[in-house]
Amino acid sequence: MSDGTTTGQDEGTEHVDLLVIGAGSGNTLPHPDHHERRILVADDAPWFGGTCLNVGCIPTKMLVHVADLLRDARDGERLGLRDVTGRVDWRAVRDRVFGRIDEISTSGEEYRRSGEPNIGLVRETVRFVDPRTVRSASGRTIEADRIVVAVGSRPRALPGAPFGAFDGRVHSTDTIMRIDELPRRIAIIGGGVSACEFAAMFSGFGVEVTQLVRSSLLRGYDTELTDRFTAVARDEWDVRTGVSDPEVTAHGDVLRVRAGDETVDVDLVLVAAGRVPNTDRLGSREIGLDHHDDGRLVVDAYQRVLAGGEVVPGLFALGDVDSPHQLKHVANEEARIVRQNLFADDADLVANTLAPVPHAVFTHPQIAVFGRTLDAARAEGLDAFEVVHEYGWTAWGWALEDTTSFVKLVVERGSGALVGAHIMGPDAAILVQPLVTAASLGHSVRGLARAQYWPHPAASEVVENALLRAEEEL
Ligand SMILES: Cc1cc2nc3c(=O)[nH]c(=O)nc-3n(C[C@H](O)[C@H](O)[C@H](O)COP(=O)(O)OP(=O)(O)OC[C@H]3O[C@@H](n4cnc5c(N)ncnc54)[C@H](O)[C@@H]3O)c2cc1C
Ligand SMILES: NC(=O)c1ccc[n+]([C@@H]2O[C@H](COP(=O)([O-])OP(=O)(O)OC[C@H]3O[C@@H](n4cnc5c(N)ncnc54)[C@H](O)[C@@H]3O)[C@@H](O)[C@H]2O)c1
Repeated sequence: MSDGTTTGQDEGTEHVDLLVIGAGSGNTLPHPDHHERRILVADDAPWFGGTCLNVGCIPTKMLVHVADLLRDARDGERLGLRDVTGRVDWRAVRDRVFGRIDEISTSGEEYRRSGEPNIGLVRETVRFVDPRTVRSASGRTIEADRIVVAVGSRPRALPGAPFGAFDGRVHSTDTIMRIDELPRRIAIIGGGVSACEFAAMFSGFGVEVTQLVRSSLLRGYDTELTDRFTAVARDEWDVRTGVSDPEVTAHGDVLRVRAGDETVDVDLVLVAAGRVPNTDRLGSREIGLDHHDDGRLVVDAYQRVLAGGEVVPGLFALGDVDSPHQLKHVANEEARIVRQNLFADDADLVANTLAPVPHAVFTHPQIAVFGRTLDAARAEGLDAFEVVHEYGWTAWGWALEDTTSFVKLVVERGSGALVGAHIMGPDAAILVQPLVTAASLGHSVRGLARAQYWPHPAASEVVENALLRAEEEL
């Protein structure tokens, strides 16, 4: 079989050893060890390689980097630079980003289609017939000894602002990055991670941004962090909180967004109101698999899918479709766990125990977080306290003339364990990592700062000082 399948006993049914549905992190599963297995990878996206590569982490951060350069240049005035101006050649920015990404995506698809003799590609939607069998949109029936569900999630649509409406002027995160011209004004609906990243990015490029938020920005984060972030954001763009049920209408070239008592006229609208798991497009409820209330599949610690609370033999899931963390590093770790468990005996199964899960928000300023807030830690009965160290109290903070950035640690008093870290400021995504290392390896904050050198006067001194403060409080 040219695509790695054999025809089964039932007329027209193809049989494989492994079917992977979803070619984001799912596409990392096939391994040289599997060279004797017949494998199919199914994916129905208009691009290849999943959300992160094509419409998620990678292009957003490539664009954010350029927007940050421009903002930093403007910010130079404050530090004594003069006549710093910046003009964005948006098409050049966009084409550099997607010139790289599209090439990687296209060559990835080509390799998956014909690069390995035992692996084939099904480039269409598949739905479950039963836990071992799927049917494709074109009518192919595929039966597999093992199936990995890696179908990810998609942008949540809002009824008052349908994607693609008004000649494509209402965008999702899937389409906004490929626009031909930067708008003069944009409304961004949502207050979560994506909405905040796009608001900071467009604002950095000089677009007038109005962010319409149902509750507050970055709800659920440490409240001091969200308060401080909201204050910095409001200095740069228009943030309107507590507004709901946005509705977009067109008036010639102008899009009018009404949300609660707020009205804003703009050129483009971006809806970034969360993501829904793709289980509905897979028919996983119809075959009795267990789902969380939000539509994610239920898995056990070995990434095996459950039905009626029991393991479904041969069925695994990974990534956004099952995880409470919609993060690429989590999807990739789950793929590593699935790869180890796919063909393992029960006695050799590996559990997914990696913790804590950090993430970074590539806004301006950057944010990086893991673990609990103080309130959450106390609500769990932990005797915890928090310490804050401002960037502005370190030499690097003086260099930046920083007045807003900080590191907050949440520490358990008895053990000295780091139960949370909440950072807002330049390079937060990097600064959080030594804290992740300490928490992952179970190191107490006791002695941690003084057990190593910290290069002076690097930004990392703010972490060193926060750790010293925590030690004093123990
Ligand atoms: C704008 C944005 C920015 C982001 N930035 C970050 C970031 O900075 N850091 C980070 O860690 N995470 C980030 N994320 C999240 C990250 O992209 C996701 O967590 C990750 O890509 C999920 O990978 P996955 O393999 O689970 O799913 P996906 O990569 O979405 O892959 C699933 C694939 O399955 C296909 N599929 C679905 N249903 C079917 C079906 N029935 N049949 C066939 N194929 C199907 C889909 O078309 C898709 O190609 C971002 C997301 C967005 C939207
Ligand atoms: N840097 C990163 O790691 C990064 C960046 C972008 C996205 N992501 C991942 O992608 C996921 C999705 O991001 P997101 O920002 O779309 O989701 P989110 O869950 O972070 O935020 C959703 C926002 O939409 C709002 N919302 C939901 N329903 C609404 C409605 N009916 N009307 C108005 N507002 C509504 C919510 O109030 C919230 O502000 C995140 O969970 C995150 O893990 C990660």
